[in-house]
Amino acid sequence: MAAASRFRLALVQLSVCANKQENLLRAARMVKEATAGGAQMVALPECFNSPYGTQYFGEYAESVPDGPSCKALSEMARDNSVHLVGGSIPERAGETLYNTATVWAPDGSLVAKHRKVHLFDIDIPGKIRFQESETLTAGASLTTFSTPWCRVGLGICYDLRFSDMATLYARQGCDLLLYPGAFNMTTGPAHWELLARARSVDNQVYTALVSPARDTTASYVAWGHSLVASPWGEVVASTEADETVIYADIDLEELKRIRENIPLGKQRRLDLYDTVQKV
Ligand SMILES: O=C(O)CCC(=O)C(=O)O
Repeated sequence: MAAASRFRLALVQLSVCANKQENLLRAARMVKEATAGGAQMVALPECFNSPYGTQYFGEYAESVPDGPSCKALSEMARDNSVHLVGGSIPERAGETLYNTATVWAPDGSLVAKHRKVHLFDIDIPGKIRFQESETLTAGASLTTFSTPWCRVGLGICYDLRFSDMATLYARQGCDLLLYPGAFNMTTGPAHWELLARARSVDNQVYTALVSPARDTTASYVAWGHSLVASPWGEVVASTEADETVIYADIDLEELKRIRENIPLGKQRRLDLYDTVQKV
């Protein structure tokens, strides 16, 4: 049977607090709501089980996939019979900490695991300084996974800024790029939507960004504005800063049409340049 050419993606813009158990329960409620809204694939945000900040990663870190948050994610996928991109969580592997996303099949089995490969180290004087590398280690490989509808390329937040990674994913056959992320009040308004639309239009793919809801009392204030950009570069689903679920119908026929109309894939001058995956 040919794969269906459409599926419904839901992004859960979750309110995240300091209580891990509460975050897990809230996520479970929202995944249920998203599935009831017709979603076949649901995604949670970056650091969905803990506040975002280098001071929190060690305290909230867990083993992947043996820790309680992965157990909860596996149950959410199975209970709702849904493909679940479990946002990211701080992962502990021995002495090393990573920012790690997991993907779960509708039977609750682990499909993929991505350790953020580009750590968020920036310094904009007077605005924001953040150094993930003070506590985290970068992942060492890129991550794609297959679904009944299409191949998906996975990144976490700052990974979105690296166009080579997105282009590699597209060349590996991904039709959807998915980034749990948490931009902030400086870089969010400037770059969040622009980057999603750029990744989409450059690579003729859908790009989905899923943020935590904004908490103005948190030490790191997330921009929110979860969104989906189409292969035409349009925003087809979006929201503002509060907790909510947004939905987008991912239309792979439309994507194919766009690639036929503007055949970038065939016109690339790979005799002049190339983008290769090393690991
Ligand atoms: O790239 C940015 O502006 C924000 C990145 C970020 O917040 C992150 O990687 O967690």
